[in-house]
Amino acid sequence: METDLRLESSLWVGNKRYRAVLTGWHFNWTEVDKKKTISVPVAEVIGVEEGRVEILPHKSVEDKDKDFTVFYVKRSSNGGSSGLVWKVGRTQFSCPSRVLRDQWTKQLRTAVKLHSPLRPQRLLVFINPFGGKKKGRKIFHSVVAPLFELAGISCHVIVTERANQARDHLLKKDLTGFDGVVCVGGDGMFSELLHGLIGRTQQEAGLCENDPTVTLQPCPLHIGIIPAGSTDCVCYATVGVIDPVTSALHIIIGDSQPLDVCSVHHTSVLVRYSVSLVGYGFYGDVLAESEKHRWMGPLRYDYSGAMVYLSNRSYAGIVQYLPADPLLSSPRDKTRCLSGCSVCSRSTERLFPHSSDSGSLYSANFSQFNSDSEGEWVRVEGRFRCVSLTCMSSSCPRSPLGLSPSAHLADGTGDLILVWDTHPLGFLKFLHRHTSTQDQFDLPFVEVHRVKAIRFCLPAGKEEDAYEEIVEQSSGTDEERGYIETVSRSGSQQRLAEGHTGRDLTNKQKTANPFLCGLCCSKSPSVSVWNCDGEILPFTEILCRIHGQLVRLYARGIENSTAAHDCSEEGDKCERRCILHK
Ligand SMILES: CCCCCCCCCCCCC/C=C/[C@@H](O)[C@H](COP(=O)(O)O)NC(=O)CCCCC
Ligand SMILES: Nc1ncnc2c1ncn2[C@@H]1O[C@H](COP(=O)(O)OP(=O)(O)O)[C@@H](O)[C@H]1O
Ligand SMILES: [Ca+2]
Repeated sequence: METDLRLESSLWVGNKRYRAVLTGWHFNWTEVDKKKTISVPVAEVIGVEEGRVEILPHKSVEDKDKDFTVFYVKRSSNGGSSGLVWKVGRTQFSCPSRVLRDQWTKQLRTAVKLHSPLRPQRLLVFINPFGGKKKGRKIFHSVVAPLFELAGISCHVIVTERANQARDHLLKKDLTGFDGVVCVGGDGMFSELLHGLIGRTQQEAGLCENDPTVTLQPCPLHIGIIPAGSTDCVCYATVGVIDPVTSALHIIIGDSQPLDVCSVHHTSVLVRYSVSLVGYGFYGDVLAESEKHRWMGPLRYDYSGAMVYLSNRSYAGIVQYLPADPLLSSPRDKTRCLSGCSVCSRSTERLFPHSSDSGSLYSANFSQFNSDSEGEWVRVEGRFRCVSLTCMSSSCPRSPLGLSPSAHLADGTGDLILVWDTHPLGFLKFLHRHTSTQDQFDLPFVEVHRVKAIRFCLPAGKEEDAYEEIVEQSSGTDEERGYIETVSRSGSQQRLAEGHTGRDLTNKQKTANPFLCGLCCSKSPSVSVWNCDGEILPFTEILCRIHGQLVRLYARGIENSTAAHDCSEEGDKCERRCILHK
């Protein structure tokens, strides 16, 4: 197969003659009499077009019948982010004859198909026009759509008109013919796609999402994220940069990154899924406070972070956790989950032992949460500044190494971070370390555990306090108080079965609820709220379970400058063993 695709000839680029070689895996061209070779992995070719083609500022084709243009991924400096920015490289070649030109374009296109089988042809795209700085529509139409067109990808685009429209569409509408789903927005939009796709997949498989012991079916459609939100944590932690072009190129070439997902349950009913943060205390309070300042855009989190820090709160709670196998990895082993991560690769074999390749992952059915083999739960009780669970590092521009720098994207575990009550300066030190490379776990009041599941509940007596706080301090209408009463006392299961989760609370209801009202209460509240990937949960007592590699993104993990570099100049002689030459 490799030899079938081989093609070698002289080609001209401008007025210079090159020796061009297609080996199947790589397309190289070397200036004759010079050693300078440019080498592009075929899997990173974006498109091959007849003629002399430009795409910026608009697509234009000068149809010289002996010419062709190759567009490919070009890495550039990362501007301070943890990953590499991808740009579009373009080279226009001239052939001695039209026959040779047609041979080159045909062979290159065949090689591309063969070496990147997951490239999408048809995508369903949801744009949140109100996410982040409200630039989603512009980003998609001016930056992403021209690249998709170049790559021959057709899109059905839906600009959302309400929250949860994308989720509902994925749950109910016909998805035949789509290879993947893309969101243009932030973590909240990603979360809609996550819920829609996971829910749809389980419905079709006849599985009950409410049961935390059930092994859920991995989703067959890939998710792409074009970052246009406030935190953009899922994009940052899986790509390493917040850059719409980089993300669009990962989608185009059909990259595939599995991702762990945490299911959050209350009284045996599924409340939500999370990938980045299930956080009680500080992060819950910041979110509740930030809801009142949405008009500030992404800055609302910085403002609210400062306000909540100044309010100096801690909360009583009981945390139970199910430790993961300490022999596999540790949250303090100082490693980072990068593109091609060996811990995640080994986890694929462990999580899906019957699949010989990733193509058959989806037929695997393996229980990681079996009561006989789950191990011993550990219980701790006390006052916490925050309790956080994350399935991945949760790095983001605010915190370039993230909540848990050594967490893995796809190892089937999450990291539980317990920050015990401490003096304000100690907690500030902890928070500040998130913004640098200093170890935030190397503090006497911080613990981190790699886990498969956790439970959280309030100490005896506190549940009643919480309920009293809701009813007494609510400034909402009778109807809103009724809602809170129903959810807090006994109606949770029924409410959830009807599809009511935290997301369905209006802002008015959130502010009416002192659980959620952040700083507006005269008395410091004795309970906080859970922040679940940017959504407030209407329950305090929860059980979380990590589902290994439940979804796949169009991404490949973080390529950092030491693991990968743009070595197109160095051909196969790269001594740094970068990802291009593995
Ligand atoms: C006072 C200095 C504080 C510095 C602390 C920095 C720590 C930052 C860690 C951020 C972890 C982010 C985890 C991701 C959460 C998102 O899902 C969620 C929703 O995002 P979006 O949909 O884009 O609005 N974002 C947050 O909950 C923001 C947390 C910010 C906390 C300061
Ligand atoms: N058209 C819309 N109107 C109002 N809310 C929307 C709309 N589309 C999506 N949403 C909701 O907006 C929330 C925030 O969106 P997101 O794209 O994550 O932006 P940000 O990162 O700024 O929070 C999401 O939870 C999503 O459900
Ligand atoms: Ca993980």
